[in-house]
Amino acid sequence: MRRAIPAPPANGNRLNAFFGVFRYSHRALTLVWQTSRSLTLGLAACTLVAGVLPAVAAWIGQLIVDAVVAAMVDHGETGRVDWWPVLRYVLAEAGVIAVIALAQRGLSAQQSLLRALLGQKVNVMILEKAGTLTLAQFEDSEFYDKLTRARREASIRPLGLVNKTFSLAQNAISLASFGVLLVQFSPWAILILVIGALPVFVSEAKFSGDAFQLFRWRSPQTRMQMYLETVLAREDSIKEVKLFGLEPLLLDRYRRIFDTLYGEDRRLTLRRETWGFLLGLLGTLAFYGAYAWVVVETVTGQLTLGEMTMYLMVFKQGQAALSASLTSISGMYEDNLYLSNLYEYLEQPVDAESGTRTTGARPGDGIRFENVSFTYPGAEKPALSGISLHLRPGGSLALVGANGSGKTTLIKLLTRLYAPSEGRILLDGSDLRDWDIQALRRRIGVIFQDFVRYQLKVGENLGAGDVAAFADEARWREAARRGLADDFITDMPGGYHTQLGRWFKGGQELSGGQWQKIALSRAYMRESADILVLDEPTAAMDAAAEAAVFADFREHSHDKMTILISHRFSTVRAADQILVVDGGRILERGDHDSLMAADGRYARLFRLQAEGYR
Ligand SMILES: Nc1ncnc2c1ncn2[C@@H]1O[C@H](COP(=O)(O)OP(=O)(O)OP(=O)(O)O)[C@@H](O)[C@H]1O
Repeated sequence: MRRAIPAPPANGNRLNAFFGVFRYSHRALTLVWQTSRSLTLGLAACTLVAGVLPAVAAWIGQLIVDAVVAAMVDHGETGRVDWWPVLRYVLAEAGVIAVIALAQRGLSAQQSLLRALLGQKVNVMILEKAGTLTLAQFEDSEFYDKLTRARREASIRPLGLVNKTFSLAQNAISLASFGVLLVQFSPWAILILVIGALPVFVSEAKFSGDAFQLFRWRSPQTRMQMYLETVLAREDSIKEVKLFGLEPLLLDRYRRIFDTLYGEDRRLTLRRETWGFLLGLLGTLAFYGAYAWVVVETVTGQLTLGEMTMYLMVFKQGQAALSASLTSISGMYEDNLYLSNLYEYLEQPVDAESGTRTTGARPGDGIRFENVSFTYPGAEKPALSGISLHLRPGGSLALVGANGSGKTTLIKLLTRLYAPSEGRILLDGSDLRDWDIQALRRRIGVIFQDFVRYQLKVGENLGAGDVAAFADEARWREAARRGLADDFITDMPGGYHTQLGRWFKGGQELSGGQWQKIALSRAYMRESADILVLDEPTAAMDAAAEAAVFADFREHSHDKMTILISHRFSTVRAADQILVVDGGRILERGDHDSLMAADGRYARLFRLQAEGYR
């Protein structure tokens, strides 16, 4: 789909907008400085040397030609040649050129080292920021676009910006030193060169802005491309893609997105290069105008041959330096636009997430939901409405209800992945908002339906449940025994050190039920937790394993609060409190016996399942 590029801001605003984007330059420089002071200083030194020496070389060039002419005249008159006055200049120029080469090598070596360091630093900044964001932010597609853009481009842009700043400085130094030489010829010559180069610069800046706009709009399409790449080339989706024969369809969609993007790129590139060529001709014209002028002055005897050589070299190099400076500036403009995106992402406000409480106002009160409602960002209907409940230490709560009735959402609110839209949730008498988020999460052990299958060692998959014991083998074994994972883990070739998943060499894949046992064991790792939440913990397990899991669960959870979500009524019936959730509201509540006696939805569903097993 083709979108028009919006009109640039009107007149004065356009200039402001242009210079406004340079506001990130100093931040990029600070970033580079913080990354490595010695490399930044080294870059600056080499830049200075590489900037000044070309003018020195041009000046020596003049001395050589004039010395040669003088020596020729001398030779004609006396028949003798004194070599040293000529050759010393040749020697000096060779020396200067060698130093320029050294400075340029130094520049490129230091740039490549800085690129590596800076790329790492910016990526870490992006990932660290990701750690402070809320789940709601990740689910917001606009925000996700920002993250994608930041990750794709921004890690190379800060160095690009700094390199261009240094190259600009280098060229500016060269230009200033050429200027010193040129001004003796005529200040007008400088003006002619500058005016010749300006149009190219303006057009470059305009097209850089357009390119950035394109890049920004494309984020959703680029994201879809990345997603399709993942679906088409990852082991966890390829099975289904193959069986349903989805490859041609998805690949075709992938191609079509590329074609649209390519069409836009092509148009922009063609316009950019055509204008660049036409306006560049002006610069060439200016150069040859100045060239002719110098030639005329030399023929009429105003300039020596040496001076002519020098001025021509200065014109040529000056023009190259000028157009390189202008390219740097428009490149800097482009890098700044990209960096603005990085900083937009890094400065994304983080919810004042954490309170400070590490204990509640009424220890031992347990969990209370007081008239809690919640609507997902951007959703029209609330996922939960008017939920009130109380769960004391040692108590067990089960949630039952149809798909999409809001059970998992309730857990997300309890674990503070989201905050209620209305009402409040209390733990030990204090609002969850007032709790220190780490202290709160230490108290909760949870497995979600869509738990993560880490492509790490088996043991680490368990250790993930308690970072303090991430590598504690004794604790792994204990948790695995409770989660019924110990048997199959010890049978694996590397035991607890076996690599899981297929991403890495020698990785073992597990069955659905085995993975679920790993996830359950992971929840058991969290020894400090007194709130245990299991969302469909045994859906993939065989009947014997399920029975064993719940026997253990009941035995170990006397002093804990447990919340269980299950569609299997046989596992739910033992809970002290059962909530039947329907459309985000509590439809029925009570223990198994009272709900059966009430003969409502629960009783009906229970009988339905019992019949199914008969
Ligand atoms: N991240 C989300 N953003 C927007 N809406 C969501 C999100 N997650 C869930 N929902 C919606 O909220 C409602 C409740 O979903 P929830 O996951 O809590 O249901 P559930 O009772 O756990 O269902 P299931 O038994 O299928 O696991 C559903 O209508 C769902 O579409």
